[in-house]
Amino acid sequence: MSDLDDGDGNVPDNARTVPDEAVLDELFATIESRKRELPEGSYTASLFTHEKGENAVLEKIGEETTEAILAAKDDDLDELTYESADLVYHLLVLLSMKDLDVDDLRAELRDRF
Ligand SMILES: N=c1c2ncn([C@@H]3O[C@H](COP(=O)(O)OP(=O)(O)OP(=O)(O)O)[C@@H](O)[C@H]3O)c2ncn1[C@@H]1O[C@H](COP(=O)(O)O)[C@@H](O)[C@H]1O
Repeated sequence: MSDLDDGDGNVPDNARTVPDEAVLDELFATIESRKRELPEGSYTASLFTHEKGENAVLEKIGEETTEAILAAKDDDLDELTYESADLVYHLLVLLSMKDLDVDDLRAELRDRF
């Protein structure tokens, strides 16, 4: 659980209080909270309840990957950063859908040091 999680899975909306090194953990905690609570109007919740099932997020990952590649080919660094953020967010949603988490990702990356 993140330091800012109140124990009930509630994460503060004001992410400016989150230190840079905790951003991925906070984002993942928000995704997990949306998965549990399924609040109305939440884009994340809509991915968990989509009629296409996991294909909805898989398609998004494909789209965002293509957009990141095109931005890289254009040397558009702002766009590359923006599309990379979209990609990472959707990847984290996919991990959550599969009951994996950001610690699994961290452990896999650490094993490669
Ligand atoms: N990091 C993200 C994030 N990154 C991308 N997205 C959404 O992912 C979608 C990306 O789709 P596209 O790029 O295809 O853009 P689009 O607006 O759908 O347009 P089209 O391409 O369909 O025409 C957009 O709807 C973005 O809003 C995100 N939605 C949510 N988050 C995080 O999740 C938190 C909770 O969000 P909700 O679940 O909406 O409450 C937010 O506070 C953010 O921290």
